[in-house]
Amino acid sequence: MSDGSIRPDAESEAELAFEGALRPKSLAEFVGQRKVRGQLQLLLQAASMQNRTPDHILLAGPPGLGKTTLAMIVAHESGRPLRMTSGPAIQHAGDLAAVLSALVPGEILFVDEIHRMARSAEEMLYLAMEDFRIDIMVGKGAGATSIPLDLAPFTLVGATTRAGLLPNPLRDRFGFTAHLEFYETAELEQVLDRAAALLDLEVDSSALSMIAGRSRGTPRIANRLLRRVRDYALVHRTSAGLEAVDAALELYDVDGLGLDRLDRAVMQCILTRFDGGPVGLNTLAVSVGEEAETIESVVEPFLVRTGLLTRTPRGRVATPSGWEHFGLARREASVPAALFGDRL
Ligand SMILES: Nc1ncnc2c1ncn2[C@@H]1O[C@H](COP(=O)(O)OP(=O)(O)OP(=O)(O)O)[C@@H](O)[C@H]1O
Ligand SMILES: [Mg+2]
Repeated sequence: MSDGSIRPDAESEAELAFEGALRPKSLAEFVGQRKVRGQLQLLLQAASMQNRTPDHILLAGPPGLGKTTLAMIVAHESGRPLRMTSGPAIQHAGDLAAVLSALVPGEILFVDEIHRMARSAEEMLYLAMEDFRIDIMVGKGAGATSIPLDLAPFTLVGATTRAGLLPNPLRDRFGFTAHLEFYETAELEQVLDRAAALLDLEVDSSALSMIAGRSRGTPRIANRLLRRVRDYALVHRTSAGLEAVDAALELYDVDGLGLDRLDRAVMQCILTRFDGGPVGLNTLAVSVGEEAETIESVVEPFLVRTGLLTRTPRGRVATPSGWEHFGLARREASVPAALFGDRL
């Protein structure tokens, strides 16, 4: 989506360099996610005391909450080399075999978007994770044989925005799954404070809180908004204060709760076209012209956490706060007469 929105997936080189510069390098620098930090710390320390590779780790959660950052921190904190690949790059078992057989002992293998790996590769990964061994198929048909190949012990760190899509046997082979949560405003203030210092930016603290409160609970968005505010202040020769924040957020279509264009499109569709719901995921996706996966893994979690939307077995339903946020009067649920048969 490179539509000029603040949503965190337009990965231009400048954006990547910017993200790289702001990435915390150690668990101590990593803001928030206290529980996950404690869990990782214990896991890494135990492995180091026993001089073995840490258990495999699965990092799950919406985009921009720190999965890649944590994978790098795991490598850094355990003093091990890191090799990075991603699900979409592994389209055949052979692609995975090539990566696995090149690992050096103790290496951390980071597989981003692990839910998008080919099925055949998933099956190879089960054995690799469990026994540090793979079977390589040679030849076809009746003459095909499998040659076992021992691997160097490694730690797999998988990241996914869709933990639910991983097959159970794969999920079960991770020693630990970290579920990353959206950040509290106070935590995002810390993220921004650190980023402003690293970027050598003078931003007053009320402006930082305002950015934090409107960053969709997501550090990547907070950092990105900070940059837009810096641009605004630069171009308009003002200080990076409340006024600059307000103007920059307005320019980039971020509303008072931090909802962006797509969040609002989804809510408005549910409210106005479907009378507040319930509406099914696919219908919703088609109506707003977006992929169901994006709605489910990016938009919905935030709307649910903000209390504007609930998920029911029959579909997505707007909450009273949802109606209120969009300034709409809630209509009485219209019950199809057919449901009541001849009693009506
Ligand atoms: N806990 C944190 N403290 C400070 N900065 C953070 C934290 N989490 C994330 N960030 C910042 O947010 C940016 C995005 O984080 P990261 O790339 O790790 O997200 P991700 O979960 O891997 O997203 P995606 O699913 O899109 O790959 C990083 O550049 C980093 O600077
Ligand atoms: Mg990432």
